[in-house]
Amino acid sequence: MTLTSTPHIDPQGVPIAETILLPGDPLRAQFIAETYLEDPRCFNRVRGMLGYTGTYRGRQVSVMGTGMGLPSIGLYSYELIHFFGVKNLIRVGSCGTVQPYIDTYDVVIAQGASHDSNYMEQFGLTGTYAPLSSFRLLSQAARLATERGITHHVGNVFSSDVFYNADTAHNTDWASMGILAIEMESAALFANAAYATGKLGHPVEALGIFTVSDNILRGVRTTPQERQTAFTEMVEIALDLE
Ligand SMILES: O=P(O)(O)O[C@H]1O[C@H](CO)[C@@H](O)[C@H]1O
Ligand SMILES: O=c1cc[nH]c(=O)[nH]1
Repeated sequence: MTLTSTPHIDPQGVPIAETILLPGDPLRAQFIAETYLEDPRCFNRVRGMLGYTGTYRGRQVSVMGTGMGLPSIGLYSYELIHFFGVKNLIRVGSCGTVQPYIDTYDVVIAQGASHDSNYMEQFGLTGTYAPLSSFRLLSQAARLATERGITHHVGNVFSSDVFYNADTAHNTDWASMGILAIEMESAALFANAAYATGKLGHPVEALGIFTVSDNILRGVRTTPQERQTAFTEMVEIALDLE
């Protein structure tokens, strides 16, 4: 079902592309649109969750902030997929690494997203669902990162409901299971894509590409300005996915 507006997205006639980049930060979305897209047009300002559509190398592409946390990306990605016909959703996020061999500014590409969220309960599954990214997008992203000499790591990320966790063992417990980094959205995005693929009868594909903003073990952290405008390698990979 195509809608002209939803409670959270009001494009006012501006198209939304089948492929969309999804940073958590709406100002990172604005930066990406203004830096990389030709003729960017704003398609959403509702709640300040800025979204733009433009052209990148002759192809229509959109970019929109998702806010922070699984519920927030859950509702935006649902509306984009089910009401605006979006088919490829690529999160371009920041993350905190929990591995000693990963540095700030390294790129992490999520093969899967473990989580500590109630988000999956809605699907009524008996057992535990493992949210995975699209192998088609994942394999291209890994190849592009290799070709460009970008230090990158492919594997499992952890999508957490909690940024400031009272349980101080939480991060190290997940690190011991090989989790590369912690962020707060990908598991919901991947699950929504899988659910939509079954429901709509055509592929809806999702990927998460991250720049490491924090080394949680070492207490190293980048600035808000860097998170908004300096994490460009992941964006350039995302824009070149076909
Ligand atoms: O920089 P973004 O894309 O928002 O991603 C990360 O940063 C936020 C926390 O600071 C969370 O949304 C987390 O997933
Ligand atoms: O430590 C961090 C850094 C970015 N995003 C997170 O969710 N955690």
